[in-house]
Amino acid sequence: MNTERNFILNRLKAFTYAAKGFWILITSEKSIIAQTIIGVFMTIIGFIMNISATEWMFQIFAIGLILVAESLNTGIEKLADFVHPEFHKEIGRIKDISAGAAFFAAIFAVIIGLIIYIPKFIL
Ligand SMILES: Nc1ncnc2c1ncn2[C@@H]1O[C@H](COP(=O)(O)OP(=O)(O)OP(=O)(O)O)[C@@H](O)[C@H]1O
Repeated sequence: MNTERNFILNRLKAFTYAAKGFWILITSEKSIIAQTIIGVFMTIIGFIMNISATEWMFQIFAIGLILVAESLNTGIEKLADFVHPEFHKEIGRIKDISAGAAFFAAIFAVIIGLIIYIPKFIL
């Protein structure tokens, strides 16, 4: 019973730490704020263009994918700066790879966006 209670308490604590991280990201990280603004903009476009339920699912998924990748990239950048604040070739490579993950997400989000909106503007 006690271990069960500890398990629930630990999960609750982990949830509050994660919520704290979420708050830090959306209030102080410029890249996340910028991506959030783009996400809100695309949501407004979605309403204007009256996209279908399936298109909404893909669009929300794409926005989420970008925000998740960008958040993890930010975390890795912070960790790299903390463990090695000075310039180092390997730190540069690690940061580039981490940014590459966000770039991957962006490529697929753009593809999803083109599939949704090109037919609406051309047809
Ligand atoms: N300590 C370092 N050593 C070597 N190269 C670095 C270092 N810090 C940054 N770089 C290079 O500069 C690039 C940008 O790094 P930075 O940490 O400024 O990322 P950013 O995406 O511009 O971050 P921000 O979110 O702060 O705008 C890295 O991808 C890397 O190529």
